[in-house]
This record gives sequence, structure tokens and C-alpha cells, in this order.
Amino acid sequence: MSEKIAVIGAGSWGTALAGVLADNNHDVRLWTRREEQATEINQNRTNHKYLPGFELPAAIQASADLEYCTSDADYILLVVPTKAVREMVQQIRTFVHKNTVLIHASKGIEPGTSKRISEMMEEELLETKAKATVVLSGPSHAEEVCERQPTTVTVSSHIMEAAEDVQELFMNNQFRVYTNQDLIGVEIGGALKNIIALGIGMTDGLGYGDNAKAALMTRGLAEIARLGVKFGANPLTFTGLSGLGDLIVTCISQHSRNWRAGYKLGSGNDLQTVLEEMGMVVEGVRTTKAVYELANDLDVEMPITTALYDVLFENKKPEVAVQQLMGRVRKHEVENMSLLLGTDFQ
Ligand SMILES: NC(=O)C1=CN([C@@H]2O[C@H](COP(=O)(O)OP(=O)(O)OC[C@H]3O[C@@H](n4cnc5c(N)ncnc54)[C@H](OP(=O)(O)O)[C@@H]3O)[C@@H](O)[C@H]2O)C=CC1
Ligand SMILES: O=C(CO)COP(=O)(O)O
Repeated sequence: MSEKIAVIGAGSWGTALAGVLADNNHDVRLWTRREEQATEINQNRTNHKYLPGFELPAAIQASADLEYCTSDADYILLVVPTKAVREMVQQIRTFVHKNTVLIHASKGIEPGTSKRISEMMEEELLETKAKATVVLSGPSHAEEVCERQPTTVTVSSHIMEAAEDVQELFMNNQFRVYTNQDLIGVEIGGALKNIIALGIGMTDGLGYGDNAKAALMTRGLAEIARLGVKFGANPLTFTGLSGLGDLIVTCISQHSRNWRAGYKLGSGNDLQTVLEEMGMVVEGVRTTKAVYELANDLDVEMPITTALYDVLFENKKPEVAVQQLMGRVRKHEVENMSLLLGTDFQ
């Protein structure tokens, strides 16, 4: 069945997901805040800034008119950087009604409030009630989705029926969608893997090898799970697509902006210059700040996040941060995880 779907955000991920939905014969309206980008997409079938070299499906209708895109949409998919989520929900909430399913595909935690994306969305909806909020997350770089390479993701919601509807919306032979009941775990895994990818980029920039990469990924996943479980997440979610899966792809892929930014930092560039050069969102930077604050408030041990925070915001040299991580007091590897598994999780 063809559904009407508004995609809010014509960056790389919003455009790629609009392409999946267009391939599935839905009525797709892609909102951009730039009129000239809407014209480019509609006339040339390209998005040269974010997805150079790709031809977009003819069925995507781009527009800078938010009302045209959202007013009678069955689904509204929000795909903007975390820092823009609140202002976008404020703009779309007059077009949300009790049958609208809100989906988001962003990955981040808000500094200052420590909120997940779905929490920010629900706050900004005020008294407006949508049918459900659903998150879509997992190992999925936009470029490979546009190439229609095999990709798997997870959708999660407190309302399982809505998650299943969203699964149906996106599923096709190249894009396989799983459901997961653990909304908290799915959002935390997707946001926090960016911190570890920045760290791995940094060690690559410093010239360290695969041992360092494997160490950071493994111990990084342990600290992501440690924080997630504190919020009631199911530890097994972190072994799934939105946890380990996304951690792997973001740490090893040539497409990862977080890895690339980390690499430039490890090669000696300063943060300001790196972010200006990227021209695309590097979510891990703000998420490192948010999670560092959260870990301190909750007294959760997150040594890799702390090391990254010191490099990004306290001018610590990356090589010094690595030495300090390696010189920490000795630990038992699985002790914490077995404690986690004894915790009451959903
Ligand atoms: N790219 C990917 O492969 C994946 C990305 N994600 C996540 O998706 C989210 C979006 O990232 P992505 O598409 O990659 O980002 P990009 O950097 O590719 O594009 C950012 C988009 O957001 C728009 N934007 C920026 N600030 C605002 C604002 N204040 N109000 C409205 N729109 C704004 C930009 O518009 P303009 O061009 O006008 O500046 C642009 O369309 C992130 O959370 C990311 O982690 C998740 C999975 C995969
Ligand atoms: O989340 C992503 C892949 O699943 C995108 O990661 P980057 O933002 O690092 O490119």
C-alpha cells in the first residue's frame, strides 16, 4: 500500500532514506530548508552537496514548503542533526495529528539535558499527540544505501504495532528491517558508537594498528552497555544491529564522518579546523560532551568517553590520552558485564 511520507532533512541520510521509500512506491515529499536544493533535486535528480555522483529516484518530490510536505502525511520522518531536532519539531507540530507516526533516524544525545532524540521530540510536541514515535537505526551509510547495497537496520518504538508498520514501509530486497522492543537501547547504541568511532579515527591518525582498533571497539561497547543498562536498556540490544553492528560500520567505513574527523584530529589538526573542513555533521563531538556529563552525574565509569572529552574539549594531546587509558589500574574483563546481566532490564 502506498503511504504519504514527509522526510524532513535533505542531507545525506534523509535523501538516501527518501530513495528507499520512493523505491517502495510511496508518495515521498522531501523537505529542505533551501529552495535552490529543492529545485536541484526536482530538476536534476541530484543532491550534489551531500551525495555527489548519485542519481535520485524520479518519484522524490522535494520542497522547501513544510506545510506542503507534512500537512496530510501518514508518516513524518525526521532526519536532521541532533542539534536541529527541537527546532524542527517546533515547526512541524502543527501538522502532527493523532494518526501521524513520527519516525526519526538521527543519532545523538543532547548536551546539557542528556536527552535522547525521542525524548526531545516528545517534549517539543507539547500537548500534540502523535500515534507513535519510532526510531530507525543501525549500520547504514547513506552512500551504500543509494548504491542499493544490502543494508540492515532496526526499528523500535514503545508501540510495537507502529514499529511493524515502519518495518513494512522500508523493507525491500536491499534494505532489510528488524524490529526491537528496546527503544532506549537502540537510541543509546546509535548515539554512543559515534564517540568510539571518533576515538578509533584518532588512533588511526596517530599511526596505531588493528590491535588498538579492536581494543577500543570492544571496551567501547562495554562502556556503552554499562551506561545503557543504567537507563533500563536490554544489554543484548548492544550486541545487535544498532549496537555492535553500527559500531563496526562507523569504526571501519571509509564513509564515516566520525571516523574521518577523528583521523584528522589524530593527525594533529585542531577541532575547529576539522569541523569546518568536514562540511557535514559529526555527531560524536556533541555526544561526547553530553555523555561525559551524564556519566559524571550518574557515576558510571566511561574511561574512553572521558579520554575523548579531554582531547576534544580540554586540549589534551591524543597520544597522552591513549597512554593514560593504557596505564589505568588493572581490571577484570567480564566482571562488569556479569553484573549488568543480573540487572533488571526490559
Ligand atoms: N549519513 C549517514 O549515512 C547517516 C546519518 N545518520 C544520522 O542522520 C542525522 C542527519 O545526518 P546526515 O543526513 O548524515 O547529515 P548531513 O550533514 O549529510 O546533512 C545535514 C542536513 O541537516 C540540515 N540541517 C542542518 N542544520 C539544520 C537546522 N538547524 N534546521 C534544519 N535543517 C538543518 C542540512 O541542511 P543545509 O544543507 O541547508 O545546511 C542538511 O540537509 C544525523 O544524526 C546522523 O548521525 C544516521 C545513519 C546514517
Ligand atoms: O550512523 C552512521 C552509519 O550507520 C553514519 O556514521 P557517520 O556519521 O560517522 O558517517
